[in-house]
Amino acid sequence: MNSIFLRIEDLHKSFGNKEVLKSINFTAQQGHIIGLIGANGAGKTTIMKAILGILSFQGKITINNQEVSINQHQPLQSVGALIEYPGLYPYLTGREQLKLFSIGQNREKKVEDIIKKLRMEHFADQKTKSYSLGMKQKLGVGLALLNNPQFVILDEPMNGLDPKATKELRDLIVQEKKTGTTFLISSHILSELQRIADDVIVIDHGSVVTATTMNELLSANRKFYLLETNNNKLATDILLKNRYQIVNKSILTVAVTKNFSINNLLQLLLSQGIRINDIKQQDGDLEESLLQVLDKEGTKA
Ligand SMILES: Nc1ncnc2c1ncn2[C@@H]1O[C@H](COP(=O)(O)OP(=O)(O)OP(=O)(O)O)[C@@H](O)[C@H]1O
Repeated sequence: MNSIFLRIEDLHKSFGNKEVLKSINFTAQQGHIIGLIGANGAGKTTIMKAILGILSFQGKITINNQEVSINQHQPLQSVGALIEYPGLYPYLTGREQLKLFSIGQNREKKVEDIIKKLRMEHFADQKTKSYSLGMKQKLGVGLALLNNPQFVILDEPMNGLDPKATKELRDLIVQEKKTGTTFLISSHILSELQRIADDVIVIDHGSVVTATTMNELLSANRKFYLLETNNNKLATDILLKNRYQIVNKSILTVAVTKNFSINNLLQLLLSQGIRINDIKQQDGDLEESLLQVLDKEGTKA
């Protein structure tokens, strides 16, 4: 299976004067788990809301080749989502809430199946107002998976889950993926998705800084070039447009990927009028550098 299920092209979003998403482009293959990684405030939730047609946006988003917009929700019929906090009715039990949202055929069975799959039996009959954060989160995930969607969007689904519940959720996601379900899952912690994501999209300040496979991302001993130019912002834009992987924007750090040529990179920048003041090579592993970037951004938020 390698057909493109989700396609995001030139996605822009501003709230007032604040540009929150800046030309986001990426695709998701059917049956893959895509990790959307970024620090707090990077733009992950906004991307998810745009995909779900909850927000107006500029650009083009298609699910299964059908365009989605704030006025066009048809392709979302086979999409399940948990965004931010699950919207729960405090005076209903988990089971009652699941029943309320179960649609189509075999509604009762779907509810029983999801309770079993998420191991919610021991609290499914309590009112949700008494739930802990982890129980609420589980029910939220249950609601997203309830109607056997083809595509599932989960915003920080591990939030509030203890290590055992995190593992159970990871196992469940992998199990659902085997049936062909596509997942887009956000996290600000790379290691949470490390074991399950096939592909990774790293978001920093509303831009995609890395779009690659998890294996590629984690491959150790990658090399980087640290560049100092007379205009790092413009240099970053040019490099991103030309599909270079920028690991850190504040100290312009470019990852050495397959077919990378420093000669081509320098020629490209020089041809666009960028002056290079300094260039250094650095060894390291991308995960570490990435975590450093995200940590730094996280402490700012
Ligand atoms: N409705 C809104 N009005 C104004 N600004 C908003 C709104 N929604 C989000 N933002 C801003 O957009 C930026 C991206 O927010 P978003 O929630 O998408 O980030 P995130 O990567 O999901 O972060 P987190 O991990 O904290 O949820 C932030 O600076 C946030 O303050």
